[in-house]
Amino acid sequence: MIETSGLTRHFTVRAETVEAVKGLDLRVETGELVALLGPNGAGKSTTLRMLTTLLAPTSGTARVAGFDVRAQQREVRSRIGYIGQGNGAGHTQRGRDELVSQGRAYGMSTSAARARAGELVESLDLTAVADRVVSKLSGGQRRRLDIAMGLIHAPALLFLDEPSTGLDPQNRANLQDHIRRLRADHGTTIVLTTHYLDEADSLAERVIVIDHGNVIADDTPARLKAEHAGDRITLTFDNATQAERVIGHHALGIAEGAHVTRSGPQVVLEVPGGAQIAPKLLRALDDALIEVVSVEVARPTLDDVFLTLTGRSLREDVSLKEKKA
Ligand SMILES: Nc1ncnc2c1ncn2[C@@H]1O[C@H](COP(=O)(O)OP(=O)(O)OP(=O)(O)O)[C@@H](O)[C@H]1O
Repeated sequence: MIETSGLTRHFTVRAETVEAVKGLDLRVETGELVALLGPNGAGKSTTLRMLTTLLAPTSGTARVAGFDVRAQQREVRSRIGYIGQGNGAGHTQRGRDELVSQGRAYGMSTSAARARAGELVESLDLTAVADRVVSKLSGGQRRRLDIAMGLIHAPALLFLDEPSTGLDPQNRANLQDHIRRLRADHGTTIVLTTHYLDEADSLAERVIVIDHGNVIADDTPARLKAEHAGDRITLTFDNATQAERVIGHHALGIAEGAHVTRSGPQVVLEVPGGAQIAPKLLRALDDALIEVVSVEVARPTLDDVFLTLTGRSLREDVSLKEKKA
């Protein structure tokens, strides 16, 4: 459905070159639900804008739905839906009329556009609000209307740029359900960008991690976590001296191959199979008469994966962005 080779986009800002996307080689198969995950400025939107023909690549090639994004823009556009970061829907028309106008813009007859709008209004839970003026809709309703606009011509491939940014948790969960259903009911191929780690984890079956314009990992969330981040066992002791003593103790040998660090009175072991190792570890420490105040086992998150790969936390980058916004 998507195939890129060496896809690259530079921008020139005050005589300086910004390499927004650097030589992207990507394949997305029909029916996949893929998330592009990365911090602010990683190149996610630029990638989407090239794949949707809104921005010309500086070099490299991309074929989308079988057509070249540079030479066959019209063919690509008629086969895809794109929902950008801004609000696509206008403000003065009623939601249903917006949908019909959009369908007409894609060359549909008025009756076909009306029928399709009716289906989408129902499947995206907009029945109660479709006849209100768009400017009166809530953020979540408007986002769902945006999605309906992107789907009016029944595209086989849908691009969503940060679909849930700015929504409250309940609306976000609701939207995610709609996205899942789209895939399940219509087999729509979906490519979305997000900087919400939990969203990428729970929604996408494949996560492509992008940083500084490069793909740094590409796999299922489960495999990314298994490969790049272990479980984390945090042992808390009475004081830092005690914790320091434990670091060199042979009792930790139970957690073979663990990456061990200390922070104050805590010792953190990063190791696969943490839930199974933790009870054995506690027994070994008990046998050595070392008292543990508390223990916690945490499964890795995609943030741990990002941290392992880049040395930075995606969460920090995102909270910075949210603070600025
Ligand atoms: N029109 C433009 N002119 C100049 N620089 C740009 C332009 N668009 C994007 N960039 C730069 O390209 C880089 C990648 O930006 P892009 O918007 O693709 O990142 P992103 O991963 O989508 O980030 P965000 O999560 O903030 O949307 C950034 O350094 C950005 O400043």
